[in-house]
Amino acid sequence: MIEDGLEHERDYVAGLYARLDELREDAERQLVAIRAQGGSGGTHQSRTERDTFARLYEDRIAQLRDVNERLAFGRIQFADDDDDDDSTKYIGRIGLRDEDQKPILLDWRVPQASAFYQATAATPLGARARRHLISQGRTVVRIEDEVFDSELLAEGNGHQGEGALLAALSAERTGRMTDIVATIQAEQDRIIRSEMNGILVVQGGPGTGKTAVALHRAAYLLYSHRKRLRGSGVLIVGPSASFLNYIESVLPSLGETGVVLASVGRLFPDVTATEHDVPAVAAIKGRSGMADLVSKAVRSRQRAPQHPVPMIVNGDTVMLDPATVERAIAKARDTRKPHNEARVTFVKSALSELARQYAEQLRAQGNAIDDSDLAMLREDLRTADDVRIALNTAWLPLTPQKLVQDLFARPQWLAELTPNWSDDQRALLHRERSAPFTVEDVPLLDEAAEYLGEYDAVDAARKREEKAQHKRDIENAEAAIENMQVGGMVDAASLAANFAETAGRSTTSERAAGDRSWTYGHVVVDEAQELSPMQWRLLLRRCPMRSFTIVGDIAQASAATAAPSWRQALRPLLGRNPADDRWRLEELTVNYRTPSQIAEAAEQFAISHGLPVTPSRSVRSTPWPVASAPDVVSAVRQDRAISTVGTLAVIAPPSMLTDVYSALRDAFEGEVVYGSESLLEPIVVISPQDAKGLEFDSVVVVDPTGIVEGLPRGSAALYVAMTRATQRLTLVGDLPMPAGMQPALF
Ligand SMILES: Nc1ncnc2c1ncn2[C@@H]1O[C@H](COP(=O)(O)OP(=O)(O)OP(=O)(O)O)[C@@H](O)[C@H]1O
Repeated sequence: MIEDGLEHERDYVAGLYARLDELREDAERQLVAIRAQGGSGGTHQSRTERDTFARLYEDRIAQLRDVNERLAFGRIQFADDDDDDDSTKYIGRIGLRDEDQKPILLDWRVPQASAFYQATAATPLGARARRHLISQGRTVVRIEDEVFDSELLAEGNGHQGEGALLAALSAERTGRMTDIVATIQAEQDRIIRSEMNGILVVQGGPGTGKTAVALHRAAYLLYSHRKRLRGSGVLIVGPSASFLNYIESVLPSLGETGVVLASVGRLFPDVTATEHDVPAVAAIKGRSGMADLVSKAVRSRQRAPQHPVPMIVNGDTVMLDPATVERAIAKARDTRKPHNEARVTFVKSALSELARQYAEQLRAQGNAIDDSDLAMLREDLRTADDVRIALNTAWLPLTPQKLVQDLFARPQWLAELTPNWSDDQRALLHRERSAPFTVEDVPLLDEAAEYLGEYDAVDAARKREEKAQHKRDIENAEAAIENMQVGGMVDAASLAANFAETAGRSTTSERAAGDRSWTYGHVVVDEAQELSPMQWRLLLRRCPMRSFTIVGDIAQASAATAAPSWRQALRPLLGRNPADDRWRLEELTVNYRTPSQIAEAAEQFAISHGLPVTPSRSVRSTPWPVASAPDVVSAVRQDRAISTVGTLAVIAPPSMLTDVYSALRDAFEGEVVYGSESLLEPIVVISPQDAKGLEFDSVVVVDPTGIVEGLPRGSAALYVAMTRATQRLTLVGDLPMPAGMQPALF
């Protein structure tokens, strides 16, 4: 009943904590008991089972400890029952049952909990009222009620848990994103719970919660499809390492750790690319035509000599005829295997033919050679240096790294492969072999790996063995569940993951991150508007089932290769068959980050520059109009005179960053950091590109005109910079507006 007050909730929540403690103590006792069976006795199988269950209890204890804060944050009352206890459900970070196995707290992800997030007065979904519980430590300090009564269909702006939401949004920022599980809004919840299959695109303006929704969706899917995803994993792709640092604690706070977080520069194992190419180069490397170029490059490494090649074998000269090589190449290509794997066929076929030819030659010299000698001759040929060199020249085993390095370092070769390109285009790609790989090279490496296949037979065998081991782990896990009679407590895939960890083997996520042929159960892509066709091709290979959550904002796109619409961006993901052209688009329209006065100024600027803005409505405003200042040091002083609490970002054109940093370092010693490596310092100096996806209490934008004119898609870059603030924005310099338009700022 809604008249139940604060006292009632305090008691109820205290009861939940008591149960939580009890369950934890139980698990601790079980752990002690399992360890007591310890020693090295029993069969290997029973020891592994024991260790695995000990681990399960340890994980359970850790999980129960982790939810100490905000264990329960909501309550929903359904109208259909006769006011008995069952009509009231409490919602929390995990589910709890009492001793009689009656649910006393629902995990936020179970279907019944969705009414807590989605019910409104207009569509109450069978609910009568919703209550938010706001706690400090273990104590409920405030409650907030909403009644879904048609007579109370008052105005209000439709946000649920307004007080709790506003408190969360106004809290100072720490440089780390936090979870929003207690205040997820209805439009967000629908997206979070949307079905897993297929391609879901979430478009929304800055601050509309796209990142938050994407991460909560990952947690939701891992919970609801644990069986499928635990073995295959979920990949979350973000624009940069600093962005991933910013979001990395959200999923663990929701109890999920089995995901792979990767920036686009780290999607190829063993390569860490952080630098971007200049826009003109990035534009070429991102085009889907690069896939053909890489494929042609690989094929061009399979070539017959122009003239017969003399080779010394056992003191005899054997001629390698171009036609022999051509036939061996054709046979190898017929296998349709990648280059390095097809090479086995090439070598075998060339050696067989050469052995026959050599036998003929020896016979002609009067030697008695019969078919049983052929194997020996083949071996003589195989070990002869000249033969090895000649066959390698015709079909060299290659790593993706070497192929890509050579392609850019050998202008002559690139020219042969690109007869229709201009010299200028080719010149853009030229670089030294030793130059580090860029973010834009990563999809090229991956494409090359696709055509080349495994370079290292040992590596390939290791991967095969890991896959077989994984299968055995699952079978063992199924047997263990049966033996220990714990069906329902844990699924086989989770237990298998624990087996692997207990035995010191890598976990699903570690194996997935290190294996480019791994296919994930689901892929989440953030800031997806920036991706090039080549990057999309790579991501499709990571999830051929095409189960994707793609979030971004076309208006914020600043990469040279970014597409002007989602339909165009997704082309590489969609099949050729029009029936495959299926993807769902959802829009988010409420800005949770930027106060209205800043959002309006930014939107007005963006629209006047022709950006395809998705209009959004800010949840709140702050008392500070967009300010201006004559220089960066006074801008920061001015802002800090208002408040020094929280984080402040100074966003400047890349060419000015070092000067801006030195000026600020002199004025605010010990408080300023350069770049987005550490977002935890009070003042951070960064470029608009690095600010993507991040947020700060205050933002100072230096030289807006310089950003617009000096960067490719500069107006999008300035739009991003202006929309990073949760409280205050100061501009150092004028906002460039088209002729005849005035900025509506102050
Ligand atoms: N329902 C919510 N409850 C509390 N905070 C929320 C909610 N939704 C979003 N937020 C907060 O709003 C801010 C903006 O969210 P987020 O970074 O996910 O937006 P975005 O759409 O990804 O923005 P951008 O496109 O600018 O990167 C974050 O601080 C996030 O925690």
